[in-house]
Amino acid sequence: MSQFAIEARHLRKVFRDTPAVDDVSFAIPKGSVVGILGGNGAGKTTTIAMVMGLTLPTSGEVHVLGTDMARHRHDVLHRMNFESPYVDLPGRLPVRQNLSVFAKLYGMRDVAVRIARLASDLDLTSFLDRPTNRLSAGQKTRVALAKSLINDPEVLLLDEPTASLDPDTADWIRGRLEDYRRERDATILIASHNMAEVERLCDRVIMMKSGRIVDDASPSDMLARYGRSNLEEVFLDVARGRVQEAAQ
Ligand SMILES: Nc1ncnc2c1ncn2[C@@H]1O[C@H](COP(=O)(O)OP(=O)(O)OP(=O)(O)O)[C@@H](O)[C@H]1O
Repeated sequence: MSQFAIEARHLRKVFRDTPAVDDVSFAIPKGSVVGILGGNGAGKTTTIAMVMGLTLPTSGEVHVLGTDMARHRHDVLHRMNFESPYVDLPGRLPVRQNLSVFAKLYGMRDVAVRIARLASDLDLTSFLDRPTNRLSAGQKTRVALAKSLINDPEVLLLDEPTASLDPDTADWIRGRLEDYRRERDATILIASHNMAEVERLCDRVIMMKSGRIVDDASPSDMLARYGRSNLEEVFLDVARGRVQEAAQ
């Protein structure tokens, strides 16, 4: 059995004639937390969508928990989940009902207990019975996170999980993600523009630019190699094409 939770091999996705992801390979060990960084349009969301099986690669393969996502994703989808600000839950349904639909789709038992536990963990209890479209952006983000944890996933894919949260709530959510990782021994892949978030949560950082991986290392190795004190400075080096000089 593979020791890797996620393996991407020579992934490529071309939209019309634009390569959004171009020959991307990585292997993520079980129980680790990995960040994907890159500027707008670097290919982060497309990579995550291919790992989830939502977008089919033009070529290359993704294996999750040893399963080829292009051919057998239904064997493994119940063991994974994702959160993305680009996916809206049906707005007229109350939060509780939305979560209940997903819990049942995943075949969860004790749905009410599961929802109550998540509502308490993610501080949703006061608006569980409100229609989802009457929530603030930050409340919706917390509901989306609850949805992503509804099936207790072994592999969790997060696309900018704290994008619309105030600094205090974002910090608190990062704490919840750390708890989840520890309690579940989960594997988490996070696309983020928040460098402090990535430094805090991730064992490793995959840096993308124009659809390709331009660096792949632990945050501390990256800081040492670029001679920088934080990931934001490393990110700017990469984004502004100072990679070659800085990394030598
Ligand atoms: N459905 C699509 N059809 C056509 N082009 C697309 C589609 N989805 C993404 N792209 C293009 O693919 C490239 C990579 O987009 P992607 O959303 O993966 O980047 P990203 O790194 O997540 O960016 P951001 O930080 O802005 O969210 C971009 O040039 C984008 O315009």
